[in-house]
Amino acid sequence: MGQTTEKKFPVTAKEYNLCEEVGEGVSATVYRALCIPLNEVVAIKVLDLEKCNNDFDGIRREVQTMILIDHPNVLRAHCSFTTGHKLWVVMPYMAGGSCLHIMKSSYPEGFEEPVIAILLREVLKALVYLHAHGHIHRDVKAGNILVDANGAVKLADFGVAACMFDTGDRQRTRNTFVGTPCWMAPEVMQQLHGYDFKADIWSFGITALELAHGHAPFSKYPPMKVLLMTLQNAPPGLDYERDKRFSKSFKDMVAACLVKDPKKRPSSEKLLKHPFFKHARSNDYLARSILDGLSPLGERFRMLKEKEAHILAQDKASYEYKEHLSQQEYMRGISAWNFNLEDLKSQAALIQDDPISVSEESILSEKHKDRQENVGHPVERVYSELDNHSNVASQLEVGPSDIHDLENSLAALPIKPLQALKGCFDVCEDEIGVGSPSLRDSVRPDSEQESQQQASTSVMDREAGGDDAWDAGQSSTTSYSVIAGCKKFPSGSLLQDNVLSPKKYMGHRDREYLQPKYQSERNYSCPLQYRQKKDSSNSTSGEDASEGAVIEHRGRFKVTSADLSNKVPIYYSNSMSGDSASPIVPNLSAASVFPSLQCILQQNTMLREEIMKLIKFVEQNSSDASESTEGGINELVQIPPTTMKERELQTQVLQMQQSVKKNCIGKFQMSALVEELQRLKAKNAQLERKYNAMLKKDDKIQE
Ligand SMILES: Nc1ncnc2c1ncn2[C@@H]1O[C@H](COP(=O)(O)OP(=O)(O)OP(=O)(O)O)[C@@H](O)[C@H]1O
Repeated sequence: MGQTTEKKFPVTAKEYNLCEEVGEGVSATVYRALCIPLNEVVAIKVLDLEKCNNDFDGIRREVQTMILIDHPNVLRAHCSFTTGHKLWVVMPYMAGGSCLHIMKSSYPEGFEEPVIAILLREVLKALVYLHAHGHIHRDVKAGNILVDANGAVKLADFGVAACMFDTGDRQRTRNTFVGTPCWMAPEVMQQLHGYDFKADIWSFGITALELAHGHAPFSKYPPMKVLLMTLQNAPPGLDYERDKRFSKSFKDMVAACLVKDPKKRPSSEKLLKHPFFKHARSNDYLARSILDGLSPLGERFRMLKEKEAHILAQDKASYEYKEHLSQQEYMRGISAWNFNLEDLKSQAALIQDDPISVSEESILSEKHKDRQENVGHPVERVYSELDNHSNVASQLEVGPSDIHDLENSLAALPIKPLQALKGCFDVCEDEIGVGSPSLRDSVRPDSEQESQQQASTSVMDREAGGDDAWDAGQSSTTSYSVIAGCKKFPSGSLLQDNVLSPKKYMGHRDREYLQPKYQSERNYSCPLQYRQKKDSSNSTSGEDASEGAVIEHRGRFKVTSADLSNKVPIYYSNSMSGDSASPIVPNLSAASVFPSLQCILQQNTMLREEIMKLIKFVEQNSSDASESTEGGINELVQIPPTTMKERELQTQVLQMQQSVKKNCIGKFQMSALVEELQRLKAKNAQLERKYNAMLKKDDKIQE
């Protein structure tokens, strides 16, 4: 099974002829090239080291992994070398391109089942190999499945692959947050107990849906939404009714992968024995069925780029506006990588009343209608989906009218109003997760999904029927005894742990083509802890708040529970059906609630101060510092320092403070009295003793 590369590929640029561009990623451009001395067509991935955020170590690990791996279904590198500030990685040329490319150009609604079966079988073989050698790929998706002219399939892109053995004896679970949200396993999102090889099985299941429908589930939603939906909703899958063109066996295989509890997902080895793969055809069939009639890869790539450029030029203004909204959503997504799960759950609970979410819920309950919305020309779809993305983004956060309102109200500011507002945000450091818990602890039972998962698994097991290998019970872990004996491969991410590749989190696969142009703008290294979102679900005005219930309205500004949630423990019901916005007040003593209330007040005060500062700033800079402005400012200044809600809270705090104080005073006084009593008792006893002694003396004298 080993891939023999006896040929010696030269390591100088002059021995290669670079031809056309055939691919573009976040960090690299890929060219078709000719290796002159060997007269062999190759692909060369050119990475600009100056644009790689100095993550040379990550790049070195990626390239080393690519060179060391040796499996026909894993794309390996022939060699690599630097030329100027560019790193060249020489690889076999995969003339068909990625499955994503192929779908975009010819199969916008996904492939037929026999094609999918071949593709998935080959990818699974790659995963069996990688897992057995201690690697988690962490980025399994159609865009990383490459096909060559003969129909050979290879899993590519080790930009985010991780080696479980990099850290020696450190436990075999990871705590870093990489991957692409739509393909990302819930346990990777949760960042609670780390994750293991099973994360790839989830991504594999999502990839199966992507190949079946032409896009991954939730691909039209922004990253934050994808996170919430993945964590909160039932796992996506193939619908037994709707996806009639697919076999039961395929549906069961997908259901086996998309189980929220990683323990219940089969290992790659076990999955390969699933009946679905039993009758998968040969790779020739793949070449005949999907590559026939396709134009050369370079041409397809160029056409796609040209169309995108054309659309961009036509709709630049609107695109920039959408991009602006999407960037905000992206920032929010990034900020959420450090999320507090309680916060996330409370947000998810609030989202249910968002009309979009409601429809999503029904979509999900009917199991995945979503693909039907995404037909049409691939490139048009890119932009219609961008449209969707932006619409959703706008509904999730600041709606267009609100942005304009803000713009208008802060028009006198010398800097962009939204940037000015960002000055109000707290920026915090990334938390780097170290010290993974052991594999035994790496899975968290998900009771919510459990019965459903078990049902689907048992259905699958039943269908497996006489297939002993598949029936023989699913081992929850990849064979570690095998791993232990394997050589250790250095590998890792091009990204720092816990820092995401901007492209990976765009929340839309198609945007990878546009990404490099906007990359620098998206390089947010710090999450924003302060988030501003609108409320539709709970506000009577019908405005939206997907992130937090509005606690208070102050002019255009709102203080939401989400704004406070990072610092103040607020407890929400996680129920999707109940009164999601009503806080569950835990049984806490007044004294323990007191600091939280103080914190809320403090934050409210800070927010008010920021608003006042901004208003004053506008006042100072306004050329028309006339009566009207002054009047406005004065009016605002005259606003009583606290609103009803805040006053109420303040009163409660004061009362609690007083009662706590009283209690303390009472306790203090009581103990002082006890002390005094004891002191007096002692004195009394002493006097008594003296008195008795004197009495005795008197008696003696009298005698
Ligand atoms: N060996 C190859 N043969 C043909 N096309 C390739 C090859 N390697 C990569 N490509 C094309 O180039 C694109 C980008 O390559 P690659 O994914 O390696 O870059 P990247 O910068 O690591 O991407 P990512 O955005 O996934 O991090 C791929 O999606 C694929 O379409």
